[in-house]
Amino acid sequence: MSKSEGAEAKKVKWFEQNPNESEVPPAATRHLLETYSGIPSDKVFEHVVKLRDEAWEIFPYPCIGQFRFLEPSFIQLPSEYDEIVQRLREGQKLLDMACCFGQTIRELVAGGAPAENIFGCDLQPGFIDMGYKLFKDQDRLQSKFLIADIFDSNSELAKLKEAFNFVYAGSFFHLWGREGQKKASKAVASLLKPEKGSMILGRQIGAVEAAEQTSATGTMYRHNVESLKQLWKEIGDELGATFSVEAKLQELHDIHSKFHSEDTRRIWFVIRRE
Ligand SMILES: C[S@@+](CC[C@H](N)C(=O)[O-])C[C@H]1O[C@@H](n2cnc3c(N)ncnc32)[C@H](O)[C@@H]1O
Repeated sequence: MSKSEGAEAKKVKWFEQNPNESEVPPAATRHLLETYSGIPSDKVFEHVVKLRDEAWEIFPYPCIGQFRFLEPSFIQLPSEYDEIVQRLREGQKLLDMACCFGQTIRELVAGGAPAENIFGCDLQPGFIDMGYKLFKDQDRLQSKFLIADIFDSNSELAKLKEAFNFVYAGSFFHLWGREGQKKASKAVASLLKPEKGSMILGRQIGAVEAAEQTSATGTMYRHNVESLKQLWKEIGDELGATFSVEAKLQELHDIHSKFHSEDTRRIWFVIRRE
């Protein structure tokens, strides 16, 4: 992006022009940046705004403009977090799909999970580089990062078929309409070990009434609990597997609520292979 294109791009409503230090970053991520990354408390805000502005030049996603890449990954999934850290310590493996800056990986490592059992994957190499800058850990983080498109069946990621016990997918499946989500979900499911206890978990934008929505940022299917269960029933039937789905809708009380309609929610999900 040129300088003038960049300035023009920042005029969209999903580029937060005046972030509020009391909201950015969220408390759990601030704690991570202070303790895991060692950033002094009075420098955290400045640090994340600088990184957000650099990331925006690579790809002006709403999640970048609105600082959503700083959202904690397990705040509504505390028991799954404990279970995953424990199982990673026993040698199991997790993929952070569409890791972007990779906050999920750092949350797990800060909690005692061995970094070498955690993989990150994203389409944009620039985000991964910025994750190192955000968390100041390039010289110590042992996790492996892959650059791949989930739809590319010849990628380095696709070679890791059935390799993972867990896939975390945060703000990922909602990048598409229902058909795109189904295709991406099936590709993610193929990366899971085909055994009981394998798990796909995460969060994304949902809604009280499930529906496909087209806006300036593209087409998005916003699930509720029932529609997500129905999708995974279809996926299971097509793959010859059974998945159980636990999901819940969370109201948006934070800074992002102003960008969404009344019935928009965040949907948190844990999908287990039976
Ligand atoms: C909204 S961000 C999610 C960030 C992070 N997972 C989180 O929970 O905050 C979406 C990410 O998906 C990645 N992405 C988009 N399309 C993709 C694809 N086809 N394959 C792999 N990653 C993709 C983008 O590069 C971006 O980093």
